[in-house]
Amino acid sequence: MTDIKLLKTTSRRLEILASMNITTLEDLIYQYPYRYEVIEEKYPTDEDEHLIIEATVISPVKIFFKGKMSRMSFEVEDKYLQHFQVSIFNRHFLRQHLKLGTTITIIGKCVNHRITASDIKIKPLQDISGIYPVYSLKEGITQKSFRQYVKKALSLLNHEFDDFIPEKYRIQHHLIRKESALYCIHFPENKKDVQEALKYLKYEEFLKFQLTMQLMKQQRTQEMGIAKDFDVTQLQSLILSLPFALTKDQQTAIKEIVEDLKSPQMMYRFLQGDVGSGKTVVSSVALYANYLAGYQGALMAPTEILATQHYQTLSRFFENTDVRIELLTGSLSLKEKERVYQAIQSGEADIVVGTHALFQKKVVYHNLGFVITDEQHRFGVMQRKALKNKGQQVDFLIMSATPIPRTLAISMYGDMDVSTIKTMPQGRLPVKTQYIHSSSMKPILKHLKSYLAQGGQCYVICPLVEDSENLEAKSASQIAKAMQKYFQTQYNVGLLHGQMKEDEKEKVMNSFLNNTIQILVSTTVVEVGVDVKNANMMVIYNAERFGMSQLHQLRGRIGRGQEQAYCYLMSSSSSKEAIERLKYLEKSHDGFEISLYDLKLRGPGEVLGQRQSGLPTFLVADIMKDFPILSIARKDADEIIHDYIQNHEYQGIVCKIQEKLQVNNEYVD
Ligand SMILES: Nc1ncnc2c1ncn2[C@@H]1O[C@H](COP(=O)(O)OP(=O)(O)OP(=O)(O)O)[C@@H](O)[C@H]1O
Repeated sequence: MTDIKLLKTTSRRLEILASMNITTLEDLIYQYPYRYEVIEEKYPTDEDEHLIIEATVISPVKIFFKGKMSRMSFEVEDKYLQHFQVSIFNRHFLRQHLKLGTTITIIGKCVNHRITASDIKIKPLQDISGIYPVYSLKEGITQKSFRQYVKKALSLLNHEFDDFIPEKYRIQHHLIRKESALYCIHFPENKKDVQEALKYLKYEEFLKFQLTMQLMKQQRTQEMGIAKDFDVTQLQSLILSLPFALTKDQQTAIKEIVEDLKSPQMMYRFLQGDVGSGKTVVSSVALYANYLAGYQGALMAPTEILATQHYQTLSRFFENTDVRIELLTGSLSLKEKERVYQAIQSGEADIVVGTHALFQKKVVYHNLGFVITDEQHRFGVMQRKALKNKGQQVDFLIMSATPIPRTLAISMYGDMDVSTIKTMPQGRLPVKTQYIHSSSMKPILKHLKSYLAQGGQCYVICPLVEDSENLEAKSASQIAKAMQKYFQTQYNVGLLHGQMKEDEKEKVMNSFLNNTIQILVSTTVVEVGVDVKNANMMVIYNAERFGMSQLHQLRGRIGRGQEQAYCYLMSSSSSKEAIERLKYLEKSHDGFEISLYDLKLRGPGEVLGQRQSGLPTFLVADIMKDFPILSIARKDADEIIHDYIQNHEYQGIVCKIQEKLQVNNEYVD
């Protein structure tokens, strides 16, 4: 790493750079432009009013002032002898240069031969045409000075950039050299240069990522776990005692997990399934197998509500067995906590369900053998590791209800094995979903009343807790008040949001569960996991504010039994795209399809919570858009690792990745 002071710029500027996390010359070079401005002749088309043209001034300039504001106007003629009336605001200082006969370049918008210019350059187009990088910068550093810094950094580093990509693959994929790629990304002469640079850099990023994933997987398969020994017939009899038959996908997932538990290698499996597809049942069976083998199991959930619910589900599930279950959450009393810690340490507790509290220092396990985390994207990698490290050679299962296409799953969680539950339990009716253009409950009221009269319960979801002047979104507390006023004593309305204390939340949730509350107005805290079978209606306010996968998760709270469920997506947005998204949910009930649509729209970072999940953030590549490159990089990484093991080739790059892995023990680039 080379000290940025070599740039010889002011300390103020160095401070600004440091606040952008740029402290070395290398950091500077890896700060890529986020877009390019192309200056080349452009005449407006039917679809696009933008224009960049060269023209000659043919009339005197008129200026109008209004306070400090000014508007300048004059006439020009272009090379096709066309005349345009040009207006530009607040550039009166240019007047002296706009003499009759001067050739200028105009950038702006044009309608009916009237141009509103955003910029005027007193130069012929030829002198300024080109492609200019635009960086995301902080105040105090201009685009121009940043470009100069990058240029200086490139020359100070003496253009010594080793190609990470092996020569064989560089040639095979017709890639330029790294040095050229870096130069072209910052100083392209044309669009092709940018394309070539991106092609190199994206492939390089993906190749590093795939090599890391595969080396991690390799390391892991060498790490010996515990081959757990248990009686499968006991497992089967528990499955047979369930009130329903398992779906085919549930059976397959269980089979895969059981094989992992029995194998001497450590399990590192990702179980994904649509909301309500029955993942909890699968995890319960898996926990039972681990128990039968004589080990403790832990199930970690992202919220207390969910942990409590899992605890209740498991308690019912294991009702007729000897399994002893404990719940550990932050809101337990000190005395209770002490008792649970003791039970965990002594081995009295066979299964512990809880939140982050499960991996605090104080919690010492007797013989932890299996860890399951639910809704993996809400836990950071470090948190997962902390829990895993609580035992030796612990098997590890991650469950997620935001399913993603298998190919993408394999590429993103390349170091994990993936089980997928696609089929829904029999007899499930898709939730009847309807988009309603409204900001109030009025159009739904009739249905709501008749539904409540039949004894049903309803969720009302809002994006915010309290009213905010800036946002129009309906707030949960305001709506709860209004609904209680409307229904008077006929029905009880409850309020649930993230800012409430855990015990308050639990109280409200329990009242909803036992039907003391009929209408639960809530923010998205109910998004994951809660299971109230009698609630089969949901109204979502300002639905356009939620992501599609999130809306799908939310409506997954209803229709979990045999009854027909109804979900209303309310929105007063007039955005065409927003309406299209909501209408898509009327048609599609498949979490995989929806997440794919959502991934394409918003990218994996937004949908899956990239930052929290420890998924890699790529500088230039985009997992969705550049998926074909990712697939090729995956295949190449396979080959490289194979040749490394068999023929001791590619030692250089494999060592580089291994070094990084030792430092971070996770993929971080
Ligand atoms: N094979 C099955 N047949 C019928 N009902 C089932 C089956 N498997 C699970 N269920 C029931 O379906 C409901 C949803 O199951 P479960 O809670 O396991 O789903 P999940 O995938 O964990 O859901 P979520 O993603 O919402 O947490 C539960 O009430 C469960 O008892």
